Amino acid sequence: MSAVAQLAGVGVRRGDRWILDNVDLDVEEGQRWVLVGPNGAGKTTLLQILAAQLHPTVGLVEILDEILGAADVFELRPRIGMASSALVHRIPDQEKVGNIVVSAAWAVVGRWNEAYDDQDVARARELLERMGLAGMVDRTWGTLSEGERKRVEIARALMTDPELLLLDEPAAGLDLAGREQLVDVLSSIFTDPDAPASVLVTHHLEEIPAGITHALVMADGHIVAAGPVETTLTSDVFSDAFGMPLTVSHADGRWNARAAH
Ligand SMILES: Nc1ncnc2c1ncn2[C@@H]1O[C@H](COP(=O)(O)OP(=O)(O)OP(=O)(O)O)[C@@H](O)[C@H]1O
Repeated sequence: MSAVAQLAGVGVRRGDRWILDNVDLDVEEGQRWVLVGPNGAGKTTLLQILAAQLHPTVGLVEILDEILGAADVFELRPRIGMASSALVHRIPDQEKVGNIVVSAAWAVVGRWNEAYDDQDVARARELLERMGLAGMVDRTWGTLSEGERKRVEIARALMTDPELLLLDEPAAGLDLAGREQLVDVLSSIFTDPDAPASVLVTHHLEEIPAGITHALVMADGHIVAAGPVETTLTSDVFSDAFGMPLTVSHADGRWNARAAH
């Protein structure tokens, strides 16, 4: 297996505080990571580094064989698919779903209605179908439910056939049905051997899809535990990360965490 992302001694300082501190991480081809931890743990900051959108204060970051700081990030970023709520705020309500997905091929938002080629349009259509959104190509963004919007974001992130896929809390704000549909879609992506190496950030263990191979648990800017998911998502690790006694369980392919009594 070859390395997709390697971080060594990475730290990010803001004011007088290290919001990421001494983070080491190796993401290899074929691996699907879940990144969990309390509010303010540094999850989004770490994802921004993996997306080549943020340069650390200290440490070495190598993504897709490019060293951050030496690489041309405008060449690197299109090789990374990212779905986060930051993009969504820039999409006009009247924009068509098909355009939102296909315009990822240009790594732009807001330059809609380009003359896209047929191959790109066909790929966007196929991705939307895979996300359970068949027939929605011509629907406008403003008419979609939250759950449908999240799945459009993921289709857009996959549009460029990225070598690294980053998903920041894709199930945030979804109702139970929306969450379950999303977990299904993510399970089908992560169990596909051709899918890119992936990192999924979530607050809730119930949102962990099938196919996740590794877990990184963070708290207060540092790594509490990292490694294969089965041996990393434990009651001890979670109790340590969240500062309260927690019981972690795994049954029928789904994870759960609750207060230990
Ligand atoms: N530009 C900044 N200046 C100062 N502090 C920052 C900055 N960006 C992030 N932080 C702080 O760094 C910490 C980590 O933030 P980050 O968003 O990475 O955490 P997170 O684990 O994603 O949190 P959440 O689960 O709440 O989304 C937080 O305490 C946040 O307030």
